[in-house]
Amino acid sequence: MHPHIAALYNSAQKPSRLIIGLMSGTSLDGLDVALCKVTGAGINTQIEVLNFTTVDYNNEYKSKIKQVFAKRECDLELVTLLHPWVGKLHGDMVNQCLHTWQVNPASIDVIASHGQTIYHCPQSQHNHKSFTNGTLQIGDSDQIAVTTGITTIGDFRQKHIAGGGEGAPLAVYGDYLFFANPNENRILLNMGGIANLTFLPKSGDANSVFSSDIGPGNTIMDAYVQQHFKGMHFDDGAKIAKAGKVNTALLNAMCSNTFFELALPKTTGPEVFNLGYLYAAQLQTNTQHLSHEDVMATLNMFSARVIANALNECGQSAKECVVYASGGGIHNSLLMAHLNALCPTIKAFKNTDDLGINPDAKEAVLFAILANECLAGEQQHLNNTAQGIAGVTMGKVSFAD
Ligand SMILES: Nc1ncnc2c1ncn2[C@@H]1O[C@H](COP(=O)(O)OP(=O)(O)OP(=O)(O)O)[C@@H](O)[C@H]1O
Ligand SMILES: CC(=O)N[C@H]1[C@@H]2OC[C@@H](O2)[C@@H](O)[C@@H]1O[C@H](C)C(=O)O
Repeated sequence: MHPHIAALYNSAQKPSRLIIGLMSGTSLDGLDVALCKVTGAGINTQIEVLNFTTVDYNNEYKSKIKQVFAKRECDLELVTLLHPWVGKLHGDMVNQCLHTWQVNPASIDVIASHGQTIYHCPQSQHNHKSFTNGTLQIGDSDQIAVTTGITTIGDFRQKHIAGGGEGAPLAVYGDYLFFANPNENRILLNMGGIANLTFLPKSGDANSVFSSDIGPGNTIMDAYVQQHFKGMHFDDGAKIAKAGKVNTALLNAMCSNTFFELALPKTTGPEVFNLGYLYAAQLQTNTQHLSHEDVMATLNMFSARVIANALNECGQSAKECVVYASGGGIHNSLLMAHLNALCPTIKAFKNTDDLGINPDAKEAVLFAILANECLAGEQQHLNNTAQGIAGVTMGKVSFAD
């Protein structure tokens, strides 16, 4: 037997494993690195986040990725070069974290790497009859494995597509195993660049669980700030939006898009929700001359309204839902205040902190759970392709040499 296979076999049989979850999201702010002690598998999974950090990306990373990110046309040579370059960078970042945390790389069972999404393209978004769903993440796991010396499981989304899904949201698999509770109807809400939710009924009925992207979280707000406020990446504490006034005509124009008419579940990305989306709505409503503050106030309310609509849809179909929020959007106090005001059907808003998981680490932890299932999961717990949830084992294995 190859020693790498023997080591994996050994990891899979251990009562608990050390897994590093890596997530690089649509906001391009940094690489989330979560060192997790994962005990058990399936519905008996227990997680302890031993260390977590976000390693900020420098301007070189952001500008290189932005040249290809969510672009229908770009330099294919650059995409080809970025794939190993991002993988090597992520590997270096893991090494740096392990050094800072004084953790021996040999003690880590596997790294679970999401990579960097550069294009997401569900069938509902493209017009090619002969193609189904597609999504592309770069940051080659072979580079991470060779750079760190640690076996790396990556490229999780392709199997979901092969199994009939849209490649997202994958959060549902971890949410169901870790957050479902027989005493409470729960909605796990993540507000990163894009917002998504998982509905977990207290009945525990796997066929009633569903997950969907909702629309923009922070992505258009971030893009607007980056365009008009030099050196700023996002509207910290919603200071800009709080100084402006919502423009109702612009808000209504942004809310009328075919994406919002599609039934849940569905997926999307910055390919749809970008500055072009805002500018088209401004042109349509003759609001091109609004102040930056008014535009930001309107964008903030736009995200709140689309998220609230989806939450209320769940809240109407199940009694007394409690929302557990995560992702950078929880730090946007105006967005959170809007959500509280717009969601009469929701019993309470909490953060995943209340369930023992740092809300900023939640997505990185998710990939650690998926890698744990790939290694030690004994059966599929969810299989409902009609609800976009493919019953598949996700992840590809890369060895260190
Ligand atoms: N203090 C803050 N005030 C306002 N917004 C904030 C604050 N901190 C973070 N954010 C928002 O959160 C974003 C980052 O969120 P997060 O890291 O969850 O996104 P992501 O994982 O990259 O996206 P996705 O989940 O869509 O892939 C920032 O770009 C910013 O818009
Ligand atoms: C293609 C892609 O990278 N999608 C991300 C993105 O960021 C949020 C939302 O859009 C979600 O669908 C997904 O990530 C999370 C981790 C998921 O799959 O659950």
